[in-house]
Amino acid sequence: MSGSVGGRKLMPQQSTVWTRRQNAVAVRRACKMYGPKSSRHIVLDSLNMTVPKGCIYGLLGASGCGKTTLLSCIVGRRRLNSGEIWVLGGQPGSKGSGVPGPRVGYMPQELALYGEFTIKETLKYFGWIAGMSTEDIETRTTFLLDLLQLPFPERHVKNLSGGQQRRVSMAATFLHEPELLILDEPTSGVDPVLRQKIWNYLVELVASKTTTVIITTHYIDETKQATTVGLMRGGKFLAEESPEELLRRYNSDSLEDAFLKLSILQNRGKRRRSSITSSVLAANAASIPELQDMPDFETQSEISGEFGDNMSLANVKVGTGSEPPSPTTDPVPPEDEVESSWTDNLKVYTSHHMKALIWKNMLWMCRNIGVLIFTIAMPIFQTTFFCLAIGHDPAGLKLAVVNNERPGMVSCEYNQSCYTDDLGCRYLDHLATRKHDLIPYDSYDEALYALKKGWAWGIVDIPYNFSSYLTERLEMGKNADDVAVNGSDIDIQLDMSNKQIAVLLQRDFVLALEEFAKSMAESCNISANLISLPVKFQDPVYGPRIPNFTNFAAPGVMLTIVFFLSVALTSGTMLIERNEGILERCLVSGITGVEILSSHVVTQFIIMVCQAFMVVFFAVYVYNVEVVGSLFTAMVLIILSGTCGMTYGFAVSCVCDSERNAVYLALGSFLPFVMLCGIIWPVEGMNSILRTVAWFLPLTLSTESLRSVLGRGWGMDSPQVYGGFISTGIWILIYLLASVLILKYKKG
Ligand SMILES: Nc1ncnc2c1ncn2[C@@H]1O[C@H](COP(=O)(O)OP(=O)(O)OP(=O)(O)O)[C@@H](O)[C@H]1O
Repeated sequence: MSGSVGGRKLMPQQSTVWTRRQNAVAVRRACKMYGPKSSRHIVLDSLNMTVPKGCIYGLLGASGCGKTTLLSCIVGRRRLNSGEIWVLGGQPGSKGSGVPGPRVGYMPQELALYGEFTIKETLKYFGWIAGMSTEDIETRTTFLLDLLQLPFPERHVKNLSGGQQRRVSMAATFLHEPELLILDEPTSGVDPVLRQKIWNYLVELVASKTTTVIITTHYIDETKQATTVGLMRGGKFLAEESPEELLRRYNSDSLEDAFLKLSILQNRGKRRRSSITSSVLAANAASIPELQDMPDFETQSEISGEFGDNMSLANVKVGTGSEPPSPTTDPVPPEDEVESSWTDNLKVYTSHHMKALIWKNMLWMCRNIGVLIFTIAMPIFQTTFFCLAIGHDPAGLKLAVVNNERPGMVSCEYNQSCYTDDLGCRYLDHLATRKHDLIPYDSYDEALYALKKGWAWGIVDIPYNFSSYLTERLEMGKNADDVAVNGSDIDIQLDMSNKQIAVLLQRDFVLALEEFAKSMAESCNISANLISLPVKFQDPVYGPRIPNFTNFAAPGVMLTIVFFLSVALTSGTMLIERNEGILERCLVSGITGVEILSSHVVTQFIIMVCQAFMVVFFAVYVYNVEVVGSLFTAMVLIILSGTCGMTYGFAVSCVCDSERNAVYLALGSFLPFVMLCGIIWPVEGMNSILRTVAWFLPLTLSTESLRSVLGRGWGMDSPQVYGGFISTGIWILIYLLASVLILKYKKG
């Protein structure tokens, strides 16, 4: 059919959905921009591209012109701002399209390989992902090693040269013989002889008409063997034609020369939306001698896809006028009807994907000895540091003693009888058992000077005639005069700037006094109760008589160690995978985000369980952290918390684009977690607003829960215990959901 629109003559064409589906790749009116609205960078500008099945399509263009962007849109890793892409019969990501999946082999520009793996292991991994049997992988490996002149299969990828590494990447793409090969600069760094060999192989592949190759390269002339080349510039194709036709039409002896001429024309010419070739040629033919020689440029073929699906440019006749035909604006066609049952939706996992992923994760761990040591040693170090450094009573504190009863003496032989004149020494003796360092001073002023200088934490001032006044006070009782009462007081003055030390000294002064009183009562044959404080602390229901900060903080610290080690390990592993382009490559090959997450869940979970065991073993059996309740319940809670850390690590790696950002985010959340989750200070002591927030944080309820299990011996029937389990479970779901959603929608 032909027609006329606005005076322009339209040529017959077969621009149908059907033809789009027949092509290996069809791109229509593709627009892709980067950056914010204020400074948009247009990379693809209404670009059309048609790659018929069974051809080699050479995608050429200057560095930064958008080749990689176009390819990553074709493989479904980036989204167009507008326009359509059809790959192997469907739009990327839809059922019936080849992408993502093993029908497409994608070799990204980055290496996207694990340096720690050998060539053989690398190919095994990608072969398993594609669903190949191990025998088939071995057969193909032998063939590809020979074709690509790769060294021994046992060589580690990181020890290969740059060119060899790229060839391993190429072998991984060729391995499963996909229908569509998309190769982003596969031959860079490859010597000319081998380059020729690779091209010969590609020609051989497409000869069967079952394989299609799209290849980008900077070596323009190597694409002479391509069936079609697309010359890309300014977000469009300058031409999309067979190399022979381009050379002929532009009277060039090299493609580079043809490209140069086209570029000059584009620069000079009026840029029309379509058919830049013909219109620009018409305007500039006179000024470019070679172009004048071209006999029939009015009837030159149009840039392909502009008009639909007519791939052979030479076959597309332009109308009589210089105006190009207006492009058709087909509506977006419906997806292919692909039969699927409801059970297909439940098939989130593919067994060969999971096998490959878990094997790869384990192998990666074993090969990264540093990470392995970190993984094993960190929980032990951290538990050891905590148990040895935190919560123990400060010892050897210096106390300035002014013993006016026995000047200059802090330790003296004293009489054990009831009536004696050295009770001051007797009190000091009890004080000395608290392991403090008693330093004698001659006068109060000297002791005060020492206290002000920081040479002592407190002054113990025993008055003259302390013993006689104290005896009088005890004997006279309510009849004792003020002189006796005041004269029997030991004056204590403390440096209270350090709360922990001050509270400890206050406690020790009182404990020493209680012991002193008890021994006095025994000596004087009176009831000890008579001279003790009229407040009695009975045996505590939970916990020891003298509580220990280590026991208080240990549950939260154990959870924090396991939680944050999981965050670090998981986010680190995920980001390494993502930043080296491996994740991208895996996603294109059909592995889903859920599978990647799950494979990491399995491997990281095994590691995390080992870490949890080590933390508990060292805390409980080596450093004697008190455990009253069920160790099993405690272990389950710690493992659950580690799982929560893993899922948080996934979310961090999904949100952050670089390891540095992930470190900032993980570190940035570490301190708030430690401060707000009641790990080092009771939640009850927080600011009331923060306290409310704290209950919703991942480690608060679990810390309380673990404390109740370890310190009180409570079980799962207690709301305080199961509350921790429920809260951690909810956080795991939140982080998992967030990770999956981010992975799904954050394609750029
Ligand atoms: N994620 C991104 N955000 C912003 N700009 C980007 C992004 N990715 C690519 N670009 C820009 O888009 C343009 C096209 O990049 P692209 O990588 O597609 O070029 P290319 O033709 O493949 O280059 P080369 O041949 O050097 O690989 C470049 O100017 C690049 O800076």
